[in-house]
Amino acid sequence: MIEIQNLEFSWPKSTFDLRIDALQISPGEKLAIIGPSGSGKTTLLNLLAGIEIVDRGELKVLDTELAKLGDAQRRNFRVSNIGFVFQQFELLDYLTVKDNIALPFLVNQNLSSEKAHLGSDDAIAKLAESMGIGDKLRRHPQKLSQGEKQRVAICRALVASPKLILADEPTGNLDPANKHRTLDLLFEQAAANNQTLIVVTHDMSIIDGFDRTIDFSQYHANSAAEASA
Ligand SMILES: Nc1ncnc2c1ncn2[C@@H]1O[C@H](COP(=O)(O)OP(=O)(O)OP(=O)(O)O)[C@@H](O)[C@H]1O
Repeated sequence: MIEIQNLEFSWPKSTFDLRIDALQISPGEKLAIIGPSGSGKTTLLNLLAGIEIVDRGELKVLDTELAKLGDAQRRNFRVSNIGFVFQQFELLDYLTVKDNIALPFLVNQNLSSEKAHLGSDDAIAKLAESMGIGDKLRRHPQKLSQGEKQRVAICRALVASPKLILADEPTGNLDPANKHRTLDLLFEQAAANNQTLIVVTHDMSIIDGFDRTIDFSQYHANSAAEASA
């Protein structure tokens, strides 16, 4: 599913330098990424989503080398195959909660024909209900709490049943009940659809549920190291 060899990436005008010699992530794997603040966890998610491009080395997602795609192809690849829960949610305030959740269908015509049943009003209402925000569908994001916004962002990432789910601190703003509800939903959906799930977290209480944990301190501060299984 994901294959990384000799990856190098640095941000412009920054001394930060991410190097990963080798990392494979299997289809259907549930992977937790932990590590100190600033060690590059979000940067890796951005690279996996094709939002940023490696400087050197190979990064293949679903057998596709993202650096070889043009900007528009990479964007199409992302909206067709990847659900991303951003750390800052990235919800659109001018859209209702329902339309924020339905966004993948609004921006990708292919999804509307291939997976139309998932984008129906009923399917969106059911998904929102399962995350405890079924009564918020007509609201706009600025009227929601942080935890509610986070759950909208999770619904949006899951709605089109993507092959790869990338989630950056998806439980960071949630109370214990909603934290467990969210993890249950992520794990249930991933298992039912054989989705690969990669979650960045600082919450050590949730990592037992994952197949594998990678500690990013090994990649920190220009160090090159093998990922350990
Ligand atoms: N857009 C950017 N431009 C320049 N530097 C950036 C950018 N985004 C992140 N960085 C730098 O890259 C390094 C890694 O950041 P990143 O957000 O990947 O870390 P992280 O491990 O996810 O941290 P946290 O746990 O705090 O979210 C940091 O030094 C950060 O300042």
